Amino acid sequence: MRAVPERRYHHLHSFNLRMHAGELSKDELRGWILNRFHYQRHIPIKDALTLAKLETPELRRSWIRRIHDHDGTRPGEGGIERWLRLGEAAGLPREQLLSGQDVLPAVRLAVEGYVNLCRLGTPLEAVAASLTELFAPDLMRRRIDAFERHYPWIDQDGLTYFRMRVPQGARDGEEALELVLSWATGRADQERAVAALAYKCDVLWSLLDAVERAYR
Ligand SMILES: O=C(O)c1cc(C(=O)O)c2c(n1)C(=O)C(=O)c1cc(C(=O)O)[nH]c1-2
Repeated sequence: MRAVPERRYHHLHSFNLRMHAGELSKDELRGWILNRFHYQRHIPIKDALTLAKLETPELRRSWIRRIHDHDGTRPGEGGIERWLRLGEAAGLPREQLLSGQDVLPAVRLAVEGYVNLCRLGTPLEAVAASLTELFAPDLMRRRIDAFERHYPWIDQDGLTYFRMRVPQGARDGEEALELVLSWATGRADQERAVAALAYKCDVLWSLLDAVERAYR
């Protein structure tokens, strides 16, 4: 499960490498924030679809936390709100992000692919697909560092999304890994879990392909 993202996770994508090296223009960074918002706002939707497949109170109690992390428990809180503030810190009005009108076609399809995997797949596949999160915290730390160093025009407060996500992602990744290891005891299930994770890596990769092509 770790070998797949080691080779295919978007930390290797040229757009992320250029982001870390400080080579992105303002338009490229804004284009990324705007299109990634489309991904962010669908995370609680795919988590609700996943939640509906979990059969015990213990599992649902644990998974529902992910929805709260993104939606908050009252207006003005949660990851989606924090991403809107990241957009504002980069000069993107929240109305523009919320309207969704500038989202690239390939980004819509990539995100729909992930949502549909969770809608139509087994619980094992939905949970396994989230395991890119094992790799996300390191990437977030790298990104915070790059933003502070290379993109000082983005207000520091805008980075709160990433700072909060480091511990959340680490906890979510470990929790999902435990589930996958306990469920996928046979070869066929193990292969399905690996395939779901590879698919998810492709979703994130396609998103960056589209953004890089459109804004460079
Ligand atoms: O910025 C990133 O590189 C990145 C990657 C991922 C990921 O690996 O899917 C997630 C996030 N961010 C993220 O912020 C997030 O909330 C999240 C939830 C999930 C998931 O699949 O359940 N992945 C990710």
